[in-house]
Amino acid sequence: MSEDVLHVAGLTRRFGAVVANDDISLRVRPGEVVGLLGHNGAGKTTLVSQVVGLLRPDAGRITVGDVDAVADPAAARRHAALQPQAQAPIDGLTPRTAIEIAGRLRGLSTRAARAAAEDLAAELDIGPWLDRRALPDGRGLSGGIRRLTAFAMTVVVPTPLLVLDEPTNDIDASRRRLLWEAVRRRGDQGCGVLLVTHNVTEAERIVDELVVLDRGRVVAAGSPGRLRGTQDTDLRLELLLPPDGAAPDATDAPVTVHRTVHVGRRVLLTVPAAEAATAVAWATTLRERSRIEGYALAPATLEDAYLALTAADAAPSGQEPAHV
Ligand SMILES: Nc1ncnc2c1ncn2[C@@H]1O[C@H](COP(=O)(O)OP(=O)(O)OP(=O)(O)O)[C@@H](O)[C@H]1O
Repeated sequence: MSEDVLHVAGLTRRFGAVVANDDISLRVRPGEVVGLLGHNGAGKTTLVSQVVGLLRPDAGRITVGDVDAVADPAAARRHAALQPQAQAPIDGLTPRTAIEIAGRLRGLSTRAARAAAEDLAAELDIGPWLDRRALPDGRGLSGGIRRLTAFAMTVVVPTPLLVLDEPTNDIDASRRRLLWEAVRRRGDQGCGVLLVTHNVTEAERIVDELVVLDRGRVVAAGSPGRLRGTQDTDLRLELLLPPDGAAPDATDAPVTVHRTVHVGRRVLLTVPAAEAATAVAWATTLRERSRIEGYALAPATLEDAYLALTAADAAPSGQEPAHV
């Protein structure tokens, strides 16, 4: 009996010359939320499509519970639920009907499906939209409510493995918080969760483990604390360069710089909190000399480490601290 709810080993998938997944290995244990991070095109959806049997690997093994998911994808799917990245096709239905149908298809009685829809609507705060019909062309229900409905349809019956591909897309900040809590709760109830997301900052609070993909390969894996690779007392000094301005040389900085990441016009320096005053004085001088347009000092986050790992094609992401 495997203790993993999902075990992926040496997974490789090509599309012509593109190696979308290159020898990927990862595991998800019961009760664990594993975040899968990576830039656009890193190979995340290719990976989850193979886990749920929508795509066949060129090489490697996928085990869901005790089932060989490559040899028997239908059996593996009975242990797993997937919320795909694409919006669920619910035009013509209300969220209540869509969730109840999903429950009935997964074996719930009419009464149990009805109760589950009510419970999930309360958990995700979508009660006011529960009986509003989704219309074609995105009318009737917003993208966020559609996305939350799709999540509810996915979790309406607990499964050992839950695979969520960008579940927070389109969702406003307050309901996003409810969704993150709902994902964490599924883990705490014993479900193994594989969570694809771009939202490093928010995901950090609820995941147990992270796997970072870059160009099809695993470039880092471990707990958020381990991947952050910094002390809790470290700070991020963010410098905003003028257009076409050159980055100040961090080796000339009067502070200890643990890590430097360039993201567009932003330079992110990880510095010890004990040197905060020196860091601010240096940044103020740089601004007075017009070497930078502004700066911000904030606690170091996982996003800094993530950007460092995937810096070559990094783009600004997450919440931007206010510049002073
Ligand atoms: N059906 C396909 N045919 C050809 N190439 C594909 C196909 N699906 C994916 N790819 C390519 O494989 C690579 C990985 O794509 P994938 O969709 O898995 O990335 P992703 O990390 O999920 O990206 P995103 O965050 O944008 O959803 C990309 O280069 C993509 O263009």
